[in-house]
Amino acid sequence: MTASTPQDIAREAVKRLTARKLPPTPENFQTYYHEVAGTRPLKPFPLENLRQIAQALPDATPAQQRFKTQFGKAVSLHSWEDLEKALTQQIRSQAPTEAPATAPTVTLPAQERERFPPDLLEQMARLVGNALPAVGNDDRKVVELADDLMRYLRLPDQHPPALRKLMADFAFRLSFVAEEQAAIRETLLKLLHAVLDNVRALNPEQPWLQKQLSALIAVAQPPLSIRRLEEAQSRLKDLTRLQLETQEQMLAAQNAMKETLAVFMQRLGETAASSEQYQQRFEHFAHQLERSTSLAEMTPVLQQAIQSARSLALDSQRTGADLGALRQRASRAEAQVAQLRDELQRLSEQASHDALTGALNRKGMTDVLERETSRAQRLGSSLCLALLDLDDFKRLNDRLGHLTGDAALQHLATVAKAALRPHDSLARYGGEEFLIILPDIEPDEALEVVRRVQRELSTQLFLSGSERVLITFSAGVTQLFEHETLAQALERADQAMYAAKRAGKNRVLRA
Ligand SMILES: Nc1nc2c(ncn2[C@@H]2O[C@H](COP(=O)(O)OP(=O)(O)OP(=O)(O)O)[C@@H](O)[C@H]2O)c(=O)[nH]1
Repeated sequence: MTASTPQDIAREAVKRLTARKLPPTPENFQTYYHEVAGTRPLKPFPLENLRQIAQALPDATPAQQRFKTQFGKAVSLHSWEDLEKALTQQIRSQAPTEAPATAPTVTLPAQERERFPPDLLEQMARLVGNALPAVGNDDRKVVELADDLMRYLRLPDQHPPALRKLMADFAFRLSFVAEEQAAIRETLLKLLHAVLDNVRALNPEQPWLQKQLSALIAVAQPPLSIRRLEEAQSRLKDLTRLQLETQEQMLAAQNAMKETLAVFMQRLGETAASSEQYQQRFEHFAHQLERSTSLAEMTPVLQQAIQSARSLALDSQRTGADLGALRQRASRAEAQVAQLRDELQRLSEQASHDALTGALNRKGMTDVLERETSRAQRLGSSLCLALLDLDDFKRLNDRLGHLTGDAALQHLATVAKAALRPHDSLARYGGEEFLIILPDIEPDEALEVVRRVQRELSTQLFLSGSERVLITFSAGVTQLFEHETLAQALERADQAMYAAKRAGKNRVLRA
């Protein structure tokens, strides 16, 4: 494929640089750019020499001063075009015989030049400054070009060709850096997935870990947003905390098990050794008995044998008791490990999400509320809250049973989550009460979002066996005002929700 547009040429040049393992310095890039484009590289601008000439120019008369300024400006902008213009004008103005009667002046007065509105220039300078953090500070060149451009935009007077060149240089470099940043983000995300997949594959027998990892993988999906990343971060923190909390106890239980096994083995070894001793002793008695010829000879041997048999019986009774105790200890340790595993699973589910509905639990809700309130304050954006309470839920429980009631709560959470915007959060506030946290939204729009949830619930009916059950809720929506506490806003939402109940239920009111 032949590169035709400047972007294609630039991309191909970068590929060649990478293939030849060369650092992406401006010089290297320029060389390969020309190689791809089939053009000749420009000669470097002799800045120092021209600067010396500019300094040496006389400035005794106003005309000389004007020429000197114009020349100096052209040099600092590396503009051959401007230099050419300055020189030809100067020569013309100094050759009265050749110059027309109305020879143009060297520079036009500022008010006659093409001028940009100063507020537009300031906006452009801000735009450039604001774009920089998005591409990071890794590329020194783009920062330098941005500084040059911003400085130039803030000068009292601008020259269109110079401005065009500064903007083109900056835009070109910026596109290059932005592309690289996007590639870095994508690669980091792939890396994160690879790490998570790996941990999952290495721990197939840890259901709680599998569940947490799956949730993490689901969160870490493009398009990335800061909220998704924060959620992933908070889940990872939960995971680490849980592991640390339970790992110690788990290790203690496993060590107890190991010790028990060691003692068990030792006792078995001892039993084997003592039975060998008894066996030898009995063989010895048998020989003696074979050799004895009279009852008198046999009697002491038999007495010894009986004595040994008694000790053997006692020993094995004790060993049996010991082994029984050890067995009990082992099964106690085993039960403890199993219990810890269950506990881990339970804790893991309760970390920041409600186990029944998958909505945020109180802890998760507090974290999100903290994050969103400080973000709203920082950005001066509007944050709304909606408190939902299911209607006649007691009757549903009484009629269809508590388990069906649980399933209805799950249904509500699923439908609500799907109907909300990606950055809204659903939390289980109490038994059959939910809180929706709606960032960056005005109250009227928030009201509409909650009504959308209401509409979705009325179309996606809950199925109890073959019965289609309509679940409704009453809700109060409010905005969190500056300088008020969360509790105050929640109280207002609560009152609006009760007003909705009093007004006949299945409605959303604004506080
Ligand atoms: N199945 C189930 N029921 C729950 C759960 N949490 C709370 N409830 C029930 O929700 C019902 C709430 O009843 P009430 O406060 O009287 O409200 P309601 O029947 O919805 O009446 P209104 O709010 O006036 O519409 C109670 O019966 C609770 O037992 C839960 O996790 N599962």
